Formats: sequence, structure tokens, C-alpha cells
Amino acid sequence: MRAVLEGVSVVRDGRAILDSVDLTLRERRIAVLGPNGSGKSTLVRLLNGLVTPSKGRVAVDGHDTAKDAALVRRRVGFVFQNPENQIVFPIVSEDLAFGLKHLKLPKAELHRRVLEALERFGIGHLAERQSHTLSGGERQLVALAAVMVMKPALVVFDEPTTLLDLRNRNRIRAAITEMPESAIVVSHDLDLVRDFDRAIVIDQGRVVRDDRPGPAIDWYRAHFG
Ligand SMILES: Nc1ncnc2c1ncn2[C@@H]1O[C@H](COP(=O)(O)OP(=O)(O)OP(=O)(O)O)[C@@H](O)[C@H]1O
Repeated sequence: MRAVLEGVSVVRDGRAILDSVDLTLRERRIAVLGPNGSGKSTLVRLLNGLVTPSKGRVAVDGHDTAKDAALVRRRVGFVFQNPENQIVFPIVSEDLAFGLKHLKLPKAELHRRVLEALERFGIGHLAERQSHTLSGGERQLVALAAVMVMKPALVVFDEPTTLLDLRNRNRIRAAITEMPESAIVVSHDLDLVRDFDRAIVIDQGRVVRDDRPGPAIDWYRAHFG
């Protein structure tokens, strides 16, 4: 996976919430850090076309996110902080199956893929559960499985551990560490990202530090701690 942002600005209400950002993202684990309201969510939402640039260009594996939105969305999965709106079907397995509908798989194969995705996160037993009965942590894991079943090349996590208890936080951490797919993670959980390949610090819509996580975290603590 290779994502490129060239001279990207995002303007809202006459204000640049991202300002002339240039980045090439190709490491397997990338953290995005920064204070509240600095532009982190806006930055990662650019990667799957949820937000399009007011100026400049964003491309994922050569596909322009503004022009090839459908293609880009198939390559880039998105796990939100609050999975409430991400699970839409009444039964967990239906929710995962929906994403695969376009593949027109035989029923047994579809079921196998769904179960495999759930089992990957230790929640195979939730396949036939009514979605509204899930706990917050289970919901987060189901949302993650529903993204992964689509086999995206890149998974973006926007504050994935904020609402979770220690056990589920560790599950999400392990999932991020182990998955072969590329991951870009927005987080205030500095321990989560310490072993990543790269950390980008955003402040007031600009990249203010881009480094290995160790020095980037030290810098972030010194300036915003
Ligand atoms: N659609 C919009 N219209 C107006 N302002 C917006 C819009 N989207 C974001 N903003 C503003 O842009 C700034 C950056 O928002 P963003 O959500 O990207 O920040 P963030 O770094 O993810 O914040 P947090 O850590 O609090 O989640 C904030 O001041 C926010 O209020």
C-alpha cells in the first residue's frame, strides 16, 4: 500500500483545518498523533475519500480518492472510535455477509469467510448474536471483523481503543500488531503505537513532526504534555 498526499488543504467555514500537507505513506504501521481538534481525523478520512481535498490531491495505490472513490473504498477499510453506526444488520453474521454480497459467493463459502473473520478476533461465538445485545468491546471487535472480511490493503483506525476496557484494548492492540495488512492509527494511546514504524504529529492542520515513534512521542510529550 502506498498513499500519497500532495499539497493537500481542507477548508471548512473559510478555515484551513488541514493546511498544505505533503506525505507519502507506505510503512506497515503508522501512528497519527496530535492534540484534540488538530486535524487527525480529517487527515485519515482523506485516505478513503470520506473527505476530499479542497486543494491538492490524494492517491491510494495510484487511485485518486476524489475520482475513484468506489475503488479506493474497497482498498481502504475504516474502523471508527464508536462502532455504533458501523453495525447496521440485526444479526452479527448478516452484517459481515453484507459486505461480501457483491462477490456473489456460494452460501457455504460466504458463511466460511464470515466465521473466519470473526474467529480471527476471538468472537466466532457471536456469529448468530443479535447486534443490539453486544457489549461496547464486542461491538468494536465485530466492526473490525466486518472491515477485515473485505480484505482491504489498508485499515485506518480512528481512536480504536478509547472506549475499551483493558482486555478488549489488548485484543485490539494484538489485532493491529498481528495483522499483515497496513494500518494507520489515530490514537491518544501512546503505548499502543510505540512499536510502530512511523509516527506523524499534527498540530493546527500541519505536520509538525514525522519520525520513529520513540522520538516523536518524546517530542509530543515535551510540547503538548
Ligand atoms: N465539517 C466540518 N466543518 C467545520 N469544521 C470542521 C469540520 N470537520 C472538522 N472540523 C474542525 O476541524 C478541526 C479538526 O478536526 P478533526 O476532527 O480532524 O480533529 P482531530 O485531531 O481528529 O480531533 P480529536 O482528537 O478531538 O478527535 C476541529 O477544529 C474541527 O472542529
